[in-house]
Amino acid sequence: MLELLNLKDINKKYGIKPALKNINLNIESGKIIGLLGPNGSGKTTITKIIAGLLKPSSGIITIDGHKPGEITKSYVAYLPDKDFLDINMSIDDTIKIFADFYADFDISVAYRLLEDLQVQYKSKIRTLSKGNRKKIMLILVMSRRAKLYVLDEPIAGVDPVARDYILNTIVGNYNKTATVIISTHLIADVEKILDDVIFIKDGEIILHETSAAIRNEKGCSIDEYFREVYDDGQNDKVRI
Ligand SMILES: Nc1ncnc2c1ncn2[C@@H]1O[C@H](COP(=O)(O)OP(=O)(O)OP(=O)(O)O)[C@@H](O)[C@H]1O
Repeated sequence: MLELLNLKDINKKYGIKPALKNINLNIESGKIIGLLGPNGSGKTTITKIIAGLLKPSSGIITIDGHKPGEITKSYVAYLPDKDFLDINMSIDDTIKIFADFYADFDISVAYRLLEDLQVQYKSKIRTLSKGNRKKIMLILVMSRRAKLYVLDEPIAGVDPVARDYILNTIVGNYNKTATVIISTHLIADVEKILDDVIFIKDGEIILHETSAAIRNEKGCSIDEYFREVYDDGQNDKVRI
């Protein structure tokens, strides 16, 4: 498989405080990958660097051979953990703006996904529940024919039914030659859809493995293994 994303010796400091320490990652096309870690471990910082919204303090990152910038933004679809919708706009207008802005936006996918939601297209964003806003944001991101989808906490703050809708939307709608990176601390909910997992702890990658290898070699679920690794209170790197 082709390498899509490469991070080499990436460090990020906020002031003097290190948030990412010597991150090295190679990620191929055609996978769903979980970036898993507790609050404050550095997940959002990595996703923002990949999305081109933050610059690393040092190190090199390339996505399909390009450094993050205008070119990569044309094929990296990013779902931030914060609400980015304009509450005064309608759903319909929001979709049209995305379609105008991104050349890879497939408006027919957006309307098909919207049908499942059973909301009025003319509804203003302000009238939607928190769960439906999160779904609309996901629809906007997943309607792009991107090479890389970077989803920061896509299922946080929504109920279990909405979580299932969101996970099904991700699995059912990403371009199968693309890669999806899902950053989350909600391991049990997402693990069933993950090909590979990355554990991040205190700004360091402590594990990058296939889900199958963890299940086969450790004889437990990803969630159970995550708890074992993160509950030990030690800084030892994990080896499998
Ligand atoms: N703008 C900022 N200024 C200073 N420190 C920051 C800033 N953003 C993040 N940090 C710190 O960097 C570290 C990593 O934060 P980050 O948000 O990347 O982690 P996270 O794993 O996404 O956590 P969460 O799930 O809580 O969002 C944390 O210690 C956090 O306090």
